[in-house]
Amino acid sequence: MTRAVVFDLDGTLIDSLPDIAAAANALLADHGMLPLPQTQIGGFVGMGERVFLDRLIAATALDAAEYDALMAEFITHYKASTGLTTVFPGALDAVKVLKAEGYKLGICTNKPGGPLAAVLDALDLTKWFDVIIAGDTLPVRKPDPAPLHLAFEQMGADMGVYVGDSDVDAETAQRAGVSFAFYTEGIRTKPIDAIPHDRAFDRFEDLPAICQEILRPI
Ligand SMILES: O=C(O)COP(=O)(O)O
Ligand SMILES: [Mg+2]
Repeated sequence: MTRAVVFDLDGTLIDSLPDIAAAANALLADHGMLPLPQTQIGGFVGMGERVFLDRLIAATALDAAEYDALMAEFITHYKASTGLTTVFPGALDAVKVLKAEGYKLGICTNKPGGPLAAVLDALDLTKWFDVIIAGDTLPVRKPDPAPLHLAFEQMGADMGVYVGDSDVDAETAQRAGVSFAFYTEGIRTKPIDAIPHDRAFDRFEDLPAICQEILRPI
């Protein structure tokens, strides 16, 4: 029996919105524009970098005709923006407890591979995970269930839980047929009750017990 817990990254394991906002605002500054507030930028996160940039362009005077150049500039800023990111309180301890309890551990995020590697390196997190699936690992991304399926498959898991902070994560878990543990302190733009979940939590200390309770066959 192989049990596995897969985590979303932004807003779940790491409090990365300050760096995502800094990267977006650096792009705006390059183009002579004023910064947007962090909470507004939080509303752009969750579906990967293309949807993020589409939403940023729609909210500003950035020129959609320069899309590819804007994306390249944004990714350059994004890779360099790691200094403001922290691991959420108790998250690393929960990871260690789960590992000690024999769970395989994975990450399945919509963050693109470049910025993903940069932030995991900066926080020394890579070593804790058996598998890491980025937003651009496959041609499709969350809420398509394929990346989450791949994470569990690569770990040979037959029992699993997905841990995330958004409606995109909830939909991904549902479509993949795995339990969903919902961290309510992340980059959430909807009320807790509007996001389907098996269990919600706001303290990572509670996660190992929740995983044990809601773990079910994949
Ligand atoms: O990059 C995003 O859009 C969101 O990243 P996440 O899937 O780790 O929350
Ligand atoms: Mg997230």
